[in-house]
Amino acid sequence: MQLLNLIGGELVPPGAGCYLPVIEPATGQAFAQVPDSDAADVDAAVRAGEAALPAWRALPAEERGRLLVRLAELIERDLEALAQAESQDNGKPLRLARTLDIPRAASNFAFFGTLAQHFATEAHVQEGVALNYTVRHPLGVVACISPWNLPLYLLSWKIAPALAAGCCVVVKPSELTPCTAFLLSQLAIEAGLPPGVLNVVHGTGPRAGQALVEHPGIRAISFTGGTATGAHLARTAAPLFKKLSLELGGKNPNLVFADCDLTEAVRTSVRSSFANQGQICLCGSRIFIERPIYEQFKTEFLAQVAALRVGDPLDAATDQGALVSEAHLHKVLSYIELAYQEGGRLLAGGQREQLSGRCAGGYFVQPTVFEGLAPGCRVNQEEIFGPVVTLTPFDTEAEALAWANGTEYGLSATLWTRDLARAHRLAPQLHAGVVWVNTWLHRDLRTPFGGMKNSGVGREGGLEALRFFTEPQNVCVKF
Ligand SMILES: NC(=O)C1=CN([C@@H]2O[C@H](COP(=O)(O)OP(=O)(O)OC[C@H]3O[C@@H](n4cnc5c(N)ncnc54)[C@H](O)[C@@H]3O)[C@@H](O)[C@H]2O)C=CC1
Ligand SMILES: O=C(O)/C=C/C=C(\O)C(=O)O
Repeated sequence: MQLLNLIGGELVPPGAGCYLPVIEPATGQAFAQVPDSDAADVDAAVRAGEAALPAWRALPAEERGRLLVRLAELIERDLEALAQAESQDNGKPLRLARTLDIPRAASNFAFFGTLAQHFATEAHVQEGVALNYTVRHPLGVVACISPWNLPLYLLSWKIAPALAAGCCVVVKPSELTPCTAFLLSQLAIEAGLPPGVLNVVHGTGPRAGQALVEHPGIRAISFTGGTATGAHLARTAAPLFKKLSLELGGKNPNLVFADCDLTEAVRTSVRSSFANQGQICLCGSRIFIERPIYEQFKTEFLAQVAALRVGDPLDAATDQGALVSEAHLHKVLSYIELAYQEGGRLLAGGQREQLSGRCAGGYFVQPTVFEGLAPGCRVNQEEIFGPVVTLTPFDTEAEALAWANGTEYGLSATLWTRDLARAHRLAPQLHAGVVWVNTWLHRDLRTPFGGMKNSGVGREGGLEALRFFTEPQNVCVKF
């Protein structure tokens, strides 16, 4: 299968005719080819966006919204094909793609398709003197750059608000997981999106991505990915005065107090540790447990981890599929090695999982749990982005808080306690853009989403996203 770019409403090959192999992580085998687009392809996409912009931004929000809702309906119609493509591309369990990734992609379009109609502007009255009112103009042609862990989920999380706000988009999906973006390109044509409103340019970060960020026609960049890449984009975009939204890495703490509902805390902590093979920026990779329940939590947690089935993503019984790439597999294995060197005691997993048959060459790692690691060690400080978590007992609230906050990241945190006064006391003290109390990955698309410190800049979600993709202009009328 040879994928194509979407430029100006047409599915087109890359101008220079170069392609990269797409590898199925569960097998290690190439199954498709993705365009290795270059600056000329990017330029064509930006120009198509510029040509489409005047009509698109002039369209009433209700009509733009109707097209986005139509796209959501087509995603729901094609849920099975999209889920299969996502699973094959990424290595995630097909069950997860069916129940999380693709439904959320549909929700993203439906949500922003309707939200744009409720996007109001502000007025400031200076009594007897003047009326100021704010107009929010779409920024223009914007770039969305998305990662491989939740490919269509995060790509749609960016392009839906951009389109709803009246911007035209050039999106560069991850070169590791391009298939659902290609299927979405076909659906965008079928939905009747005007040519050039949404453009999809496939390729690598250093080639297509860098050209997109540097392109003078791009007014804003919305990026999700690694912190190092985010820092590089910021260095590139700052002197070009481009607006930037960065959703980056995390090293999220999970604070389990002795008064919690232990059954629920254990069940959800297993999910927050290993969902999507630990490849969600919100995964709770550091679990701090109040000492009186440490042994009980550990026993119940390890029993549930032992029951997780690592296997073929297509198998309905599989809980954990393959990591996204061979390079990522080796990164994760290197952190397991480091955990031993830093004095960690292995409690579960710790090895590459060797499957047989179709998946003999796949990139599988066992769900892995360590204890005995210092909060300041590298394994507890650096983003592993894989199925590796640490357990650490704590004695006081202050100690737990200091450890939770003691990394360069600040994306999310989870508190497990029945004491709501404690939860309200701790939540504002946590350096995390998202705090969950007695739950995890509970999402309301209206809420601000993003990280503090090195986890990002700006917020996605709800009205925050519409504000990002628009430029406020104040008009002052003297009475
Ligand atoms: N916050 C998150 O959700 C994610 C975090 N990560 C973290 O980042 C680490 C590295 O993973 P990578 O695959 O290398 O992620 P990455 O951050 O390099 O890739 C994300 C996207 O950025 C693009 N990109 C890369 N370099 C670029 C450039 N110079 N200009 C424009 N676009 C560029 C990529 O092609 C991809 O579409 C992972 O091990 C993980 O720790 C990775 C993916 C998602
Ligand atoms: O639910 C969301 O909006 C986002 C979830 C996860 C990420 O952003 C990520 O893993 O990068």
